[in-house]
Amino acid sequence: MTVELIDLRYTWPGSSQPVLDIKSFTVNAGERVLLRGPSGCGKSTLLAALSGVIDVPGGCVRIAGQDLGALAGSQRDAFRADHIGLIFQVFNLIPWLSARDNVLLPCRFSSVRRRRLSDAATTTATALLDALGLQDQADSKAGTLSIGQQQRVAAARAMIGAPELVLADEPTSALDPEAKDRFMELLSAEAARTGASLLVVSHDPGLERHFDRTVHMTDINAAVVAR
Ligand SMILES: Nc1ncnc2c1ncn2[C@@H]1O[C@H](COP(=O)(O)OP(=O)(O)OP(=O)(O)O)[C@@H](O)[C@H]1O
Repeated sequence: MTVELIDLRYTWPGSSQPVLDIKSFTVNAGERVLLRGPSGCGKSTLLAALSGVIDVPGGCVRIAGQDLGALAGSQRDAFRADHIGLIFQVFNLIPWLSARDNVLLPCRFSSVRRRRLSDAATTTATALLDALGLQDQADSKAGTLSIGQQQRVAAARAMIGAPELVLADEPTSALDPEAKDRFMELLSAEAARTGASLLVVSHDPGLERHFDRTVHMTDINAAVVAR
């Protein structure tokens, strides 16, 4: 199992109401799960808990067999770099670096991801960009690419070095309907190739066909119902 969450409770500092109260949530190895729910129901907070960005003393979050609660802050950061690929609504690309150099960044920070490459890192980055339809943009500065192209660079960066889990928060919100479908097809195909589990947050019901399963936050998060 790639994600195993038991009795997760979380309240943002300064808030009187819990935002997450989830008995159990799992994602199997290689599974693609779409996470849906109304604005403010805690989807992004759940991704922050799964990636170890926030500390969740109440409950157990296990990613690829590792209990995140057993790791100190810096160990959690290292674990995230080694085992989790992240794709955000804003892509956090470094605009003055080429698309290829942006894709290579996780390998700079993680020797685990570097070791998992079967080819030279630059060869793998170029192949990932090719697979995502960016064969002509590998040397272009990220800041000069279109939104759709930048989103695909962000996906290649999340996938390089085969992390067990790829988390994406509204990855298609800036794309038009056709580009959305194409992006999800490419992301899905890459996840299948590397064996990554995929957990994607989106408001868009049109994306469901790209996933093995849809989870509605209102079904798993008792904190939403209690509010
Ligand atoms: N950094 C933060 N500090 C304090 N409260 C926060 C923080 N981030 C989110 N919250 C609160 O937690 C609740 C859930 O927010 P979250 O962003 O997880 O919801 P969401 O389902 O992802 O919403 P959306 O679909 O609008 O992005 C909201 O009430 C929000 O105000």
